Amino acid sequence: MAKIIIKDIGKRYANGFEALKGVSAEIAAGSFTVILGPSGAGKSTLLRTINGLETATAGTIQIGEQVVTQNNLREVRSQVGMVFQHFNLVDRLSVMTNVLTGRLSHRSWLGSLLYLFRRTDLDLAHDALIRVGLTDKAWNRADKLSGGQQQRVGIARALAQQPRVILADEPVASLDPVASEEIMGLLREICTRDGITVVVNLHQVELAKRFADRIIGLNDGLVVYDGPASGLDSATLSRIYSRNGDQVDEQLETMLAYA
Ligand SMILES: Nc1ncnc2c1ncn2[C@@H]1O[C@H](COP(=O)(O)OP(=O)(O)OP(=O)(O)O)[C@@H](O)[C@H]1O
Repeated sequence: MAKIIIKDIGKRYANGFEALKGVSAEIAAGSFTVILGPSGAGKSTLLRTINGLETATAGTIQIGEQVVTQNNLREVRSQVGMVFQHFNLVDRLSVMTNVLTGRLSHRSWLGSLLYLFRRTDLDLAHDALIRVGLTDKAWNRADKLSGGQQQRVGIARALAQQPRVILADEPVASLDPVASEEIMGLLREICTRDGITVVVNLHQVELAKRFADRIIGLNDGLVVYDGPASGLDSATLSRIYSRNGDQVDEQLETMLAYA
């Protein structure tokens, strides 16, 4: 369990584009936060900055008591599990081996290079597969599983890492509604039961409302809403999803009609 302190984060990419323009938020330890915002708002950039996959050009990130720097990236990443939209599994490897890769950040560089795992790693991977309900698929090739099952493997890999934080970047964007619901439920259960701080980027307002303790709305690299899911009324959604200032596009009109 760890709090995350995001302080005045700015990110300018090498081509000069400013994706984040001073984002601040304190995320409580053990909470479930959803980041909403239109395409290009900076959601992925923010998530990737939290665990140092992107280097912020301004501001600081603190996870637990530790400020993230170039010097402690390996240690930070060992505490932060990542879950991705396209799962990022090694297709030709078994489910179990994919989950075991979650242990690599805890092994020496030589151990990582040779995929040397200890008995405790195998036990943790097995426990993680029990949590996501996939023990019967442990020795199947990862690419033979359905999308929902592959995302469960992604979550098991994050769990095997014994993280204090899980960051999920659009974890249900490639899944059907039923699998999406299951994956969100699983992430929520992990947050509640294990006290792991969970931050999820989403495009589905309905899922955000149902599962999140707190919503951070990003638009054009700035926080435009920070509050409970119950505060997501149509005025707030318009603010989060407005394009070019206050213009609301057709896609948003449709979304608001169903939110
Ligand atoms: N490596 C990069 N170089 C330059 N610009 C980038 C780079 N990565 C992202 N961007 C730009 O930064 C902005 C924010 O991108 P980001 O992926 O964080 O948005 P997002 O809110 O996650 O969008 P989506 O919902 O479509 O995934 C976009 O305009 C994007 O084109």
